[in-house]
Amino acid sequence: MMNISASSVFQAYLSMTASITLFKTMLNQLVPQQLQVYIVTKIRSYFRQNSSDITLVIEETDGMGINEIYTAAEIYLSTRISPEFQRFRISKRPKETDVNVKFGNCGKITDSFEEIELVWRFVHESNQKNSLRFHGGDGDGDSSEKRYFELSFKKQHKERILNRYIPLVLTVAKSMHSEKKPVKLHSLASGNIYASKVWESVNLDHPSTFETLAIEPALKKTIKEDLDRFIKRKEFYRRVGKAWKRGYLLYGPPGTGKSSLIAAMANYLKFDIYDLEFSSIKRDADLRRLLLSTKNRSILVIEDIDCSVKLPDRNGNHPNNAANSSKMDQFTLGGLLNFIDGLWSSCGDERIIIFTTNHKEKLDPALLRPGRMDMHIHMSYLTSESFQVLTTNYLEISDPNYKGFKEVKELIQDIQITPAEVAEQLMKSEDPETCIEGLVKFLKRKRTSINEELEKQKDANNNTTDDDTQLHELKRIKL
Ligand SMILES: Nc1ncnc2c1ncn2[C@@H]1O[C@H](COP(=O)(O)OP(=O)(O)OP(=O)(O)O)[C@@H](O)[C@H]1O
Ligand SMILES: [Mg+2]
Repeated sequence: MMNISASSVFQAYLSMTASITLFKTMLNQLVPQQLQVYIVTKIRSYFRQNSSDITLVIEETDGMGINEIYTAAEIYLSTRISPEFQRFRISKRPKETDVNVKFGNCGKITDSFEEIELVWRFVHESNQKNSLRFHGGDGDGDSSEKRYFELSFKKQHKERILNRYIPLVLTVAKSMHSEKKPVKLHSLASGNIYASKVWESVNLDHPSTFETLAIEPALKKTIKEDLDRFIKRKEFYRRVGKAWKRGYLLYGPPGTGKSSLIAAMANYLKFDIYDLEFSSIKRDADLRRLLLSTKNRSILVIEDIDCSVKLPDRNGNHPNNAANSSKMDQFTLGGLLNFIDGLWSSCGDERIIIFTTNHKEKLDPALLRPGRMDMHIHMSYLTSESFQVLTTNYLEISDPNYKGFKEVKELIQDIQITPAEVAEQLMKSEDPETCIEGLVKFLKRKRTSINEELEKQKDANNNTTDDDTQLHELKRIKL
């Protein structure tokens, strides 16, 4: 008796399927179209039934809507296209940044998972014309087209493929998709005649990244690691029963990079930003509606929390006109905090909330209490290390011994200067030497004006002490 091994049947099936295009051309010339479909289908099902392999068919739609596994397979397989392929499909959606490359008229794609051999094929059928087009995928817009992937492997691995490999394909595709998606900035706009606010979005084209951010290297590392840990810990948050959210409070003087850090975080995580402008929200109900319409994997930003609005306290007492306003209509700090900690966080995943302020000391203690904001980040004046980041970015000079740097670094240690002020000086000329000379002059002028101011105050108070706190305050004076 002839002994046919499983793998030889499988190989035969593969080569047969690969030859179908040629076979079809011959059929086209000799046999009516309906008979062609019948013959091809019979041959394919014969080989399927007689092998120890199994084939999963992943159709583009399930009759109701898009099949997520199909979309994921398209994205996932784009990473498996080998250099020998000669035909690709490329596409780009209006809101995407990169070109998508998908495999087109090629034989097959092989993949392996936990040492299981897998074969992927792309099939494109056009029912209306009663013809089959295998491996094509360059559709002509026919409404009755059918596209699907076939995934073949040994029968005994069925459970592992369904329970582990397919979820892997979905996960890989999800992360690749979010990498390609442009980061959006959502801000508030008037939605209708009653002036209720809605989110309006644009692509965030902010170039700030962790590389361009001039902050202490140790702080930068801590923030990045914190974000990485947060993203990885889905299971942890679930296990301990906490909502998967993280809060940051960024505080420090104007121009130290708080907004730049938010943009860097969004670009790093590929999270959208929702910029919640307090002053345009009147009632808790509006706030709740807006918060509920924010998406997962996003950063909710409330800038200048201390001065953007006169916040009533947690009991609803408004600082100026508590008597005049109805409690029901008021926007309250309690409403915001309760909602953020309660319902809002449990309605979504991977949420980050960031408050910024120039005056941490003015903030309501409710915002500062432990557990509310997970990390308080102090954005401070420029240091020697962070100055080096600015020169690399603005002047493309990373040599720490470049002419004039020593003097600049000494001056920076002596007075408090923001990255924004230095960045402005570094943009004044295209010639690096001129920029550094200008910066040295600027810093010296600033030091002189601080010293003069200090002298004046000493005279006025007839005070000869060199009190540290006073000096500290004076160093903040701008030119
Ligand atoms: N740490 C920094 N690294 C790199 N560039 C910076 C940094 N800080 C400020 N800048 C530059 O200064 C500009 C203003 O900075 P940014 O808006 O981030 O400051 P801020 O702390 O948010 O200020 P404010 O408190 O006024 O909102 C930025 O566009 C950037 O060019
Ligand atoms: Mg800012």
